[in-house]
Amino acid sequence: MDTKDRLICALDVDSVAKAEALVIRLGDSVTFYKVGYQLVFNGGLPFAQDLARSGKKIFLDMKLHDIGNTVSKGVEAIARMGMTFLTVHAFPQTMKAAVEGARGSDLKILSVTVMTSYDDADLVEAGYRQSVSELVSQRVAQAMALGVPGLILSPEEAATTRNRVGDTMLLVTPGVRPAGSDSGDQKRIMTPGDAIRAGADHLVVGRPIVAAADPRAVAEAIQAEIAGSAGVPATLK
Ligand SMILES: O=c1ccn([C@@H]2O[C@H](COP(=O)(O)O)[C@@H](O)[C@H]2O)c(=O)[nH]1
Repeated sequence: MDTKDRLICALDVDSVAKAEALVIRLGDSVTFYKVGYQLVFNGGLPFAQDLARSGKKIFLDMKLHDIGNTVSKGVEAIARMGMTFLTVHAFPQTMKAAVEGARGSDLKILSVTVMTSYDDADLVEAGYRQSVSELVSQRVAQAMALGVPGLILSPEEAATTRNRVGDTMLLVTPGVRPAGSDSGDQKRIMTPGDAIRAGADHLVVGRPIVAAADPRAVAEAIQAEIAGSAGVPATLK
């Protein structure tokens, strides 16, 4: 993998014009973008496809969750759009259908284990009896058994999960914050360097870049931190 592709910038802006301006400003400092609800529901899907055609990699963060037939038909359509990653929630029926829908295409499905804005208390409130680490662990096992290529999890679960899955699955971690930056609504966070050393393949970073006075400088600093941390085991940090 090209080291630059390890940073995925979340294009969380409310118009295509703002997204275009940000992509121009970031230039070659960012090669991989995540497009989610905010941009897609502001007319951003054709823009994401154009960006993919221009050579950038695109992670379409739709977090699909529906009956199996609907998920597999939706994924079949998305698989023709030139995207690199697509998220679904880590429920067995949903994951099975998504893997089926993506079969034969280059689209990689990522299963969202437990949102990085949740802690144990949020799971209790939602009716779960497991802790975050227990639920992530259960969902990792189910995703693996169903042949899902990758996982969304927080950097806090990356080391344990990497030990478990080896190189068989992609680990993609939101909940990444450069030292000193605001965590916002994220509850399970690490710095870019620590997340890479914990075993993450790709880091998703939105607001620290998007809301910065100089987004390119922040992206370049994160890229440097990633490059400096790759290959260094967590025990040596
Ligand atoms: O568990 C999850 C799954 C997805 N996300 C998405 O990642 C970015 C993070 O943005 P920040 O501004 O860096 O917090 C955002 O688009 C989320 O929808 C996540 O945070 N956690």
